[in-house]
Amino acid sequence: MSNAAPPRKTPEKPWRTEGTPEEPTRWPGGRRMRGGWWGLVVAAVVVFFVAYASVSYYNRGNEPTISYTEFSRQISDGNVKTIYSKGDAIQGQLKNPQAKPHDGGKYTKFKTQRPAFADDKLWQNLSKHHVTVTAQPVVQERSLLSNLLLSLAPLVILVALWVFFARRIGAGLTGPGGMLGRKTPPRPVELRPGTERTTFADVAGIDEVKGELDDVVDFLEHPDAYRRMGAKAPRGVLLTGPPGTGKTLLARAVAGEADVPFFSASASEFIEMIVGVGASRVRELFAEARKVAPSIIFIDEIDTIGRARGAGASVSGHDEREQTLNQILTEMDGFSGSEGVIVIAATNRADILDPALTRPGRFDRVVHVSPPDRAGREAILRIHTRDIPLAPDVDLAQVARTTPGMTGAELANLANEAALLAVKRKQGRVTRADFSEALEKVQLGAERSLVMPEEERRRTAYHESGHALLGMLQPGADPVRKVTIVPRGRALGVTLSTPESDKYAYTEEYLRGRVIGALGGMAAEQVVYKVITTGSESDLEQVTNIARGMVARWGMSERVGRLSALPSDAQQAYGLAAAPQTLDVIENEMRRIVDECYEEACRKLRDHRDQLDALAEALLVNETLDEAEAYRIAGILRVRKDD
Ligand SMILES: Nc1ncnc2c1ncn2[C@@H]1O[C@H](COP(=O)(O)OP(=O)(O)OP(=O)(O)O)[C@@H](O)[C@H]1O
Ligand SMILES: [Zn+2]
Repeated sequence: MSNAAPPRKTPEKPWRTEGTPEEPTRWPGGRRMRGGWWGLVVAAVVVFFVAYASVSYYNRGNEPTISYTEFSRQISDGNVKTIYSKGDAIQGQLKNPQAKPHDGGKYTKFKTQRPAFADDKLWQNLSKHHVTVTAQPVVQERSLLSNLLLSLAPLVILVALWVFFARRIGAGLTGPGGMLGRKTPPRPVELRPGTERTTFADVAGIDEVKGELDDVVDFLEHPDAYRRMGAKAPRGVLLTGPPGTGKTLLARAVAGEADVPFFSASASEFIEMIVGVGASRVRELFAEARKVAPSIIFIDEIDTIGRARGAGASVSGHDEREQTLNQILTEMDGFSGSEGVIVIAATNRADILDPALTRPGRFDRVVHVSPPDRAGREAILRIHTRDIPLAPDVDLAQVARTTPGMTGAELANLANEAALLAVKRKQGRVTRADFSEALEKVQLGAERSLVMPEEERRRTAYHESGHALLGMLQPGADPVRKVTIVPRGRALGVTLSTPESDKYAYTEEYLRGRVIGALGGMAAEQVVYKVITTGSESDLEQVTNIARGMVARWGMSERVGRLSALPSDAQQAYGLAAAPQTLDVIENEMRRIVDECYEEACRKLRDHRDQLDALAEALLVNETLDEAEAYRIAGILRVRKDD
């Protein structure tokens, strides 16, 4: 039950599924695969030993099987001395001169199987004849071999593990043909078959960013010209920006434009191993890139190793991170520039990066990549519908208008979802309806079938109507686009309101409106049922975030004043926080704002109770209301500014 703004989170990257050319080309995944083989071999050996040992233990095989009838007779004859039984299997020792003693003793071992249908009072029979019944195998001795194997097993495992890890380190430390076999050196992505070249034509909506990278391309194309002129070459470019804005794409496009080899690695891959491996992988990667220079090394998620030193480090991993980072910096410092290897790194957490990274001569060029504006979105949609047959009723400009805030990746996903729908419906072309349904799915989450008791449905209808009505009543609020009580994603219902056009700054009035709208669900439950439920959890999260921003970041509280009282992430990483008094004031102010907004929400819903009822009833009947229906039922005139 949320007053969903367009979800900003990137969906589970469906475009990076396994098997696409992108995934297997990532360095150094190849080695991980080989590591997997080693693990398999080790596991097989261990399993073999253990199995062999236990088989030889249980199947010593030197006791003859006798029939159960025979067994019963032997008991009655008083020949059975002890038995051990597990399930229906019985082993024991028999005083039986008929059977040739195997081990020269007076007794001979035997085994037998008790039929499931036997109801022969075995227990009474046994005790009558003074047979010792134990829970332990009668025969304790093991063969020498199994004894040996069993005691060796842990050792074998240890040695195998040691070899396994030593090989991994060795692979890094000893270069090609490391201590236990050969390994594949990192290979540039674009040299691999089946990978299409990416160029600037595949990137849209971020033209200024492309502009900033033009000279990088130029340098890669003519490194000699730069060397002759003694011009300083660019070394490292840091791309920052939210997930899905196309940073990876851009780096590939730079390589594609200049037609140079592209090496790609994710920083997290460097440090998931044990200490020392990351640094040697970095060294190796740079060595390979230099061999084929001019070339590009792309390091994704650089923040995982490049976060400010001493920053809330996990105890392990820390050294490794530092070593890996140092190695990258050393390699970059080591460039004479004319070598023509350019490092492009990407992060969506530029705020927590170690300042050492952005020092001159390293990632001295920082390029910010933002989500696209309306024209950009349209251009991106065009790129991603290049190979999709569109019906004439599809208007990409209109789609772009209704998707403010969405990133390139989300738009790519949208186009793909629309195409999937068309395929599912066996249409030859993708229609406008496919697009709006896909958008709904992307924005609201997939529908979930969930049978709700009538009472729950009714309460949900009021909850969502509360969000929607307050959204519609609030002047200047984002228009309500859709209200539904069909469960979607994790929510029982969703009210979607998106801005009419791209917004870059928010007024205090607007933010208050957002808080009031987000509290609308809870307020409606309060007004109608006089009780509140757990259904407002994510609403309250949203409310808290907005209120904290208003008070501590955007100077909208007189008492806190016009200063940013929130410690930045970097400060937090160093353990710095606002003074306790300040935190108290912030909390009190947040509380005041939220309480005021809640009062107002409840008051408005009481004043407009008939409209609230009308919306809830309509939702119970129709389940979903679109923008026009919602405004009509609430009797509110919607002044449209967009299309
Ligand atoms: N500006 C854009 N133009 C065209 N397609 C884009 C754009 N931005 C993103 N995309 C699409 O989204 C996909 C994912 O983008 P990409 O992986 O480059 O984003 P990113 O910023 O690197 O994200 P992350 O930070 O999650 O790694 C791209 O492969 C492309 O299909
Ligand atoms: Zn809600």
